[in-house]
Amino acid sequence: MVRVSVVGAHGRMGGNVVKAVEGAKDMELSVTVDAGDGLDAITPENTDVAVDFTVPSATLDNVLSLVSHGVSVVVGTTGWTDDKLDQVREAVGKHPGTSVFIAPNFAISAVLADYFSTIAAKYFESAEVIEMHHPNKVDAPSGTAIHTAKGIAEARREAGLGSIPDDTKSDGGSRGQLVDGVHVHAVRLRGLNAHEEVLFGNAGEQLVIRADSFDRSSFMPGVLLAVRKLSSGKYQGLTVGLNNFLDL
Ligand SMILES: NC(=O)c1ccc[n+]([C@@H]2O[C@H](COP(=O)([O-])OP(=O)(O)OC[C@H]3O[C@@H](n4cnc5c(N)ncnc54)[C@H](O)[C@@H]3O)[C@@H](O)[C@H]2O)c1
Ligand SMILES: O=C(O)C1=N[C@H](C(=O)O)CCC1
Repeated sequence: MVRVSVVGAHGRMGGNVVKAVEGAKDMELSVTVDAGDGLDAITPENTDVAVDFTVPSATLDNVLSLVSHGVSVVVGTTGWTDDKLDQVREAVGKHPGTSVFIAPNFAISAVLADYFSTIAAKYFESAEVIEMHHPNKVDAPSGTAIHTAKGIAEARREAGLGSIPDDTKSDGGSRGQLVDGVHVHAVRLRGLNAHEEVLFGNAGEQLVIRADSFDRSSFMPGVLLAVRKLSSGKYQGLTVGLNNFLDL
């Protein structure tokens, strides 16, 4: 049995992870913590893998603390920058046997949309990302949209494409956030859960790649897959993105 502890267990995602782990035949729920509890109760003696779904401002410290105590971590919380990822790489390097997996999105539809976008990117002159989420989300743009935009930008660079055409001279903020040269727009709307549209354009044509997570159950198979992969001990160090565990 894989022993799993959950950090952020009272949250929307953490609560779903608790239920998913309880429902998995090969896993048992060990420790659950939320804000104010501290992480001391989670140890290598009771936990094979901890799962963190907290807030962007807390997740780095959580991961560094768990790794320093010898606990491997699956992370779904957003807010990761290159600098923060480097800090995690350094920490796991100092604690052999620990591993960390971070994914901006665990839903297969979103992972495939992200992947297909990197394939489409080099064929189009224009690309923009629109993410749409529930209004309780604390960060914008979404971690997924940032990842998608960066993937598009990298594919464009590799293909030798220049910057995306845009003659806008003044926008008052309406053109969204530029992520690596790609405009990203964030919508917050009651009734939505997690949705992303990637728009690609050429003269006279458009391709739209869209992923919809209507319910948080969509993330659970990916979370359990990541827990199983890390508990196998085959993935040392830091791995970013569920695409690494899929045959893409
Ligand atoms: N990777 C994915 O597939 C995916 C899917 C959905 C949400 N998310 C991300 O997961 C994160 C959580 O989303 P949510 O909707 O569950 O948020 P939420 O606000 O419902 O839950 C966050 C929980 O973390 C707790 N928390 C805050 N600080 C903590 C700390 N230091 N230690 C322990 N617990 C702490 C809060 O009390 C709360 O219960 C966000 O960053 C969100 O963007 C990722
Ligand atoms: O509901 C959220 O919050 C989500 N956050 C992730 C992100 O920011 O990309 C994944 C989708 C849901």
